[in-house]
Amino acid sequence: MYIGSIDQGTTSTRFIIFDKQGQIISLAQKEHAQLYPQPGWVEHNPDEIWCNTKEVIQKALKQANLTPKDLVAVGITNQRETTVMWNRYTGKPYYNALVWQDTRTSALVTELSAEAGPDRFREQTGLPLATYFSSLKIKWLLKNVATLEKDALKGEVLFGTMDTYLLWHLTGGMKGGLHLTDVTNASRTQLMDLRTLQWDEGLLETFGIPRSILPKIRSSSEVYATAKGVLEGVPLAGILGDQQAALVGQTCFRPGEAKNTYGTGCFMLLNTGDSLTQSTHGLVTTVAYQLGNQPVQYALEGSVAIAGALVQWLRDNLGLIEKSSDIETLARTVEDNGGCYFVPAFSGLYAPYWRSDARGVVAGLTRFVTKGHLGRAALEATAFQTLEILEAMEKDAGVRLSELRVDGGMTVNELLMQFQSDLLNVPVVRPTMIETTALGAAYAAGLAVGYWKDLDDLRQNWGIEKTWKPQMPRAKRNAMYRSWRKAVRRSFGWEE
Ligand SMILES: Nc1ncnc2c1ncn2[C@@H]1O[C@H](COP(=O)(O)OP(=O)(O)O)[C@@H](O)[C@H]1O
Ligand SMILES: O=P(O)(O)OC[C@H](O)CO
Repeated sequence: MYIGSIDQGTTSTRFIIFDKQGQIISLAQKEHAQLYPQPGWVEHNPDEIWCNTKEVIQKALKQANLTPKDLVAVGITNQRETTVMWNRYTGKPYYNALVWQDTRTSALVTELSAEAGPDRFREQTGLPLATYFSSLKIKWLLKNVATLEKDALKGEVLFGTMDTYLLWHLTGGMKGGLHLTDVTNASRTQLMDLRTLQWDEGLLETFGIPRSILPKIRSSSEVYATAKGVLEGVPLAGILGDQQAALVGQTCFRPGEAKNTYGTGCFMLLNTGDSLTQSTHGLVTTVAYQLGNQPVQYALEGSVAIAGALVQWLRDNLGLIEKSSDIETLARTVEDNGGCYFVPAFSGLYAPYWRSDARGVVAGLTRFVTKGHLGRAALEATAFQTLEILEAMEKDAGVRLSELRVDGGMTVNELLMQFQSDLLNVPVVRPTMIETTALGAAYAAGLAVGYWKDLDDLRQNWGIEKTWKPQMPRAKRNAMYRSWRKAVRRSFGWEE
């Protein structure tokens, strides 16, 4: 028997079937369209994502000659914050999903920050006011989509992040689909109180959000329901936001353990155990996971909006490369960045700056700079942003990381991994399994049904595939970091 995992990411949707050793038995993946109707707007079509989900489930099962009966449970993990609103009777979305990177709510950020600053909800939610989180996306949709607010007041509208939307469909949709989410996803809406783990009435009132549209909040690991349709009869037993899922997949269960996931964006999470640590250095506080009725575990998170997305942009918008993996070949055509620094503030800058007014900048251009230098600067941008996050994390948590566990699509890039280790001046460790996001959701589901006994059982599945050790002289590292920070300052204040 096996465990299945739906990984609904920003770029694509995967279904992965794992065995007890956490090895992949079968994997199917499909990309969905990225919609950019206006500068700064990013949308996904929820119907397309639901169709892709069904398709990858069927494909992965078929490839391995399996049926849903061979799965003891399925977990769901998802891009967080991305907001969908649909009609409970027709199942029809009122609008495309507003993706976490979307910046259309920046005027609302300014408006709400005017009264008491951007940190006015930090104590309850762990989050600053930013375009990133679901609260303002819901507010925007309610105000701007015809009939939505009216229908919401009539009790016809359901809100969900992608976990909720998929779970509702997987459990029957219009015919009694379950409307719930887990604590990790709820902690990214900016509507849940981190201490009570309940929707907060005061926040709902401030953002103007009716209670009736919100899902129930449950733990990350329990049997929520038995699936209908494509996964007929399989217990749906785990839900985790994708970055929390990667933390679980990397078996970072002890306080002080951290991972960094390099996908569309880049997200470092540090387990802080059952203590709720508020950041004073620009990170966010979030729920790490809650396994059944065990105490909730928290994390500090450094969120970077644009990492692999910059590689995609060079590919799709500039045509500089054909496929993402070509970026490494391009960057290796030169020895260094040629003095060029690329700050990808396409969605403003998230941690540790939280500047909605920042926009992308390439600094240090001269006639010497080639496309190779640009490619290199694009890769280095991810490593510099990670360095800033790590520094903030060490200050907030009062710890020194002795190594960094990495995962995600970009970690196949050897040049990036070496540069990352050079910049951080700590070893970078890539585990044997880099599909840690899907694995984390599989673990959550498998623990709920007793497929895995306990956390030690899971730890045994973790192993190191490769380690990169720092090689760069300190003076060079410091000089490059100085230039990066200068370039970052150049990106501020562009959007007025
Ligand atoms: N060899 C590579 N070098 C750098 N970036 C890469 C490489 N291969 C893929 N990527 C980037 O990794 C991202 C996909 O990683 P993934 O973990 O699947 O992301 P997500 O979960 O956000 O959809 C894309 O943004 C892509 O551009
Ligand atoms: O889908 P990913 O891997 O880009 O992750 C997106 C994050 O969950 C956004 O908060």
